[in-house]
Amino acid sequence: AQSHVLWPEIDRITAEQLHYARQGVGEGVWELFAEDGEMRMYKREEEVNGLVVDPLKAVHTVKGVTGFEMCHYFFSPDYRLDWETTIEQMKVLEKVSDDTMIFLQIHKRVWPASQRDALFWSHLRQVPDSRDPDAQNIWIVCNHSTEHHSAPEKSNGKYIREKSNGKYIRVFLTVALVCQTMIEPPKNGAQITRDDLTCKITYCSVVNPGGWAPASVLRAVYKREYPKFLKKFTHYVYDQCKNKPIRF
Ligand SMILES: O=S(=O)(CCO)c1ccc(-c2ccc(C3CCCC3)c([C@H]3C[C@H]3c3ccccn3)c2)cc1
Repeated sequence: AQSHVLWPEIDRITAEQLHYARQGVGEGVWELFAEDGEMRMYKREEEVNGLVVDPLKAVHTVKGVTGFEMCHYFFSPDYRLDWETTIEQMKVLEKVSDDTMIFLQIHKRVWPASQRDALFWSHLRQVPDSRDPDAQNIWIVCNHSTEHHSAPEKSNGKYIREKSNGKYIRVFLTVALVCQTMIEPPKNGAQITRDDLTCKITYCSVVNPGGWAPASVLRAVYKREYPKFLKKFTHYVYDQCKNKPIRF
């Protein structure tokens, strides 16, 4: 992917998102708005030009899977429709490399707002941990809005296009899923099993709705959809992996 025109941006945004994901939620600005078992979901209330763009940060711990497995199922287009319940259609516009793709997703309509689509590059990468050089166990998937010749977003200078070629307001998003594998080595030197694995997840998301939608509606949708999404996704990955050999 190093040769692709997007590579400098992919490299920069992915590094920025890794740093951002690692910042704690301790500092007072984050508001805890959902808890479910090990999952803690935080948000900040922010508006850009009157549009709700509340940044979200979720932390979660899932036993029995590796960080690679969690990121693999999040990145791969083959499984997305199994766990993403808010999209109607998904298309890979370009396969930049084995670890980088460009997606176009049409999201289900959130009444009374107009229907949205999302066009973004998605990049999967293993991250050497600067603090712990032999921790080869951190993986990240970063999704960030981009343009693409095959899905122009503009016509008459606005973000609205005619229904014929998909009249959707285009959201602008930056998302990062950072997963670290923790291994509790078995006492008796036995082989590692899934019972010895824990995956520590940080999920960060900023979605700009791209066009007006009532703040109260968006905040209610985010409050409902994000916990549901992360719970469904992590359970899906556990179920997909539980009877398969471990992939680090
Ligand atoms: O993590 S990902 O990269 C996974 C790949 O799909 C991701 C997650 C979320 C979105 C997204 C896009 C649009 C909306 C809204 C904005 C106005 C109307 C639709 C929302 C709001 C609805 C909330 C939501 C939260 C979580 C999951 C889905 N829906 C979320 C896009 C990508």
